[in-house]
Amino acid sequence: MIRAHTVEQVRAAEADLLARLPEGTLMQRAAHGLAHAVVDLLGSGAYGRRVLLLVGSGDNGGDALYAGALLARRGAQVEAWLLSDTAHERGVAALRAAGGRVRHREVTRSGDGRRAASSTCGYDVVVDGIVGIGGRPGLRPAAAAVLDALAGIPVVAVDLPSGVDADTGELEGPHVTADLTVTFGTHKPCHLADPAAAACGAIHLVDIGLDLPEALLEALQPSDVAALLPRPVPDAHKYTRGVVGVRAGSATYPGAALLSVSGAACGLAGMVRYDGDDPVLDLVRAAHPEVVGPGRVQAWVVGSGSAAGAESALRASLADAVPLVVDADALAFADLVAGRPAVLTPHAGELGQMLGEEREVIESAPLRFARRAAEQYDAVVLLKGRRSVIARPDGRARVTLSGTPWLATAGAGDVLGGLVGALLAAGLDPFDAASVGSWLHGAAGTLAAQRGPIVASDVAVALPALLGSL
Ligand SMILES: NC(=O)C1=CN([C@@H]2O[C@H](COP(=O)(O)OP(=O)(O)OC[C@H]3O[C@@H](n4cnc5c(N)ncnc54)[C@H](O)[C@@H]3O)[C@@H](O)[C@H]2O)[C@@H](O)CC1
Ligand SMILES: Nc1ncnc2c1ncn2[C@@H]1O[C@H](COP(=O)(O)OP(=O)(O)O)[C@@H](O)[C@H]1O
Ligand SMILES: [K+]
Repeated sequence: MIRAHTVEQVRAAEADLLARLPEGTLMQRAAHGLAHAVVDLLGSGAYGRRVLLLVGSGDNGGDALYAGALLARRGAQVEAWLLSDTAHERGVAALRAAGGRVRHREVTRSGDGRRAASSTCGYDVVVDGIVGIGGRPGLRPAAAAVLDALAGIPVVAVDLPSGVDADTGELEGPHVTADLTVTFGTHKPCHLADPAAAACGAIHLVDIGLDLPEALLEALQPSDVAALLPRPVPDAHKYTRGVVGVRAGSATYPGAALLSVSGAACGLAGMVRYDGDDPVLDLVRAAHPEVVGPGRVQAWVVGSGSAAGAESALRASLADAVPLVVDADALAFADLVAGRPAVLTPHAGELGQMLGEEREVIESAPLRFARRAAEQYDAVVLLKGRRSVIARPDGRARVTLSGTPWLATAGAGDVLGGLVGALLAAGLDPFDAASVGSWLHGAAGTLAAQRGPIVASDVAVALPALLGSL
């Protein structure tokens, strides 16, 4: 499991450790990890390579300066630009002692940033030590101008890309866009949640020995998914494995029924039932001969392509006291679900309608709005997107790290709904079902896309092979 801790949690854990260790120990651990990561990124060692450090006033700059000193001792040509009036003094001294060059704020003052950068091009890597967890979101104009002028050079962010909001993953004004982010002690929410996560590039975690409390935000890893996957016990029969019922699709959108059933029929539940118009059931049976008609189920999947039938389908499903997945057209009636074990699966546009916000507003703060909706609707919310967020009413959340932009294809969400329903029917609680289903869906999309562009049904087809690999 990847766990992300808030700045407050990290500060508390650091304080605890700082009190027990000789001064500077944590920063030395961070700087060593950072220097190693920079060498890895450079590929052929540090010797003769040109490294530019962008240094702010705090300890984030200190990490960059000490790492720069280590790189200079390995033969790199290291130059530090101090972007603030003050900088970590011992870090500056260490870099100088190792043969690095230090340039002061004047050369990079607003307006001069571009000139300074163009006069010193040829860097192999830029190390962003402007701000870390102590920073306010956004960058000063001078820093933003320097970054603009350095565009095209690989950037390694120290702890986080400067300018992003560490705790929320939100952006407010300019920020660094990194190729690699080297973080310390634990992940922070900005490393997992978009839009900030998209600015992190690859993420490398350096252990500095922090003893951390429980995290409110996590991301499943393949081993976590494998551990949570329902598997048939030796004496299983189809009913003990769980029956998933699908109320999706309509005469207008028969394809949604097929796709939703294809996700439900991933093999993780014992049986799939379809409840809908006869012509649609015939289509479903032609593609999935194992699917049976309505009857008792352990979970319902409702709403994908249900059109005008969404409300009655949802009410009928609520009449059974079983968990449910509420998708697409049924989301307009999601307040009927409050307090029931349920997973709501909106994309940003649908969540915007549920919360009275524009799609763009939701996309600017997916973690915040997924949590808000989970609390308001008293259900697990799976907000779909590049980095889907799964939130519980109590604020705990997970982010899905699997997936590919090829999944942005019509009907992919229908497959996901069916898949999450199968996991609910098999006995997973809504939070696990939603996060495991979302992870599997993303990974199946990635697997399918290895052969070329995909359509939604390809995701369902890839599921058994993916599950086999787990
Ligand atoms: N505390 C510790 O023991 C450790 C801290 N470490 C590093 O220390 C960092 C945190 O250091 P600090 O608490 O000194 O804080 P930062 O270095 O993140 O930045 C705070 C400083 O930047 C200024 N600032 C805030 N927002 C700004 C903005 N938008 N633009 C320009 N300047 C801005 C503030 O005036 C403040 O002086 C971590 O991110 C990590 O890199 C690591 O060395 C590991 C150990
Ligand atoms: N850029 C992206 N990168 C990764 N996954 C994406 C991206 N865009 C969409 N997805 C995923 O594709 C699926 C799209 O579902 P949805 O928006 O409901 O489409 P539809 O309604 O057509 O089925 C979701 O699982 C979502 O997480
Ligand atoms: K930084």
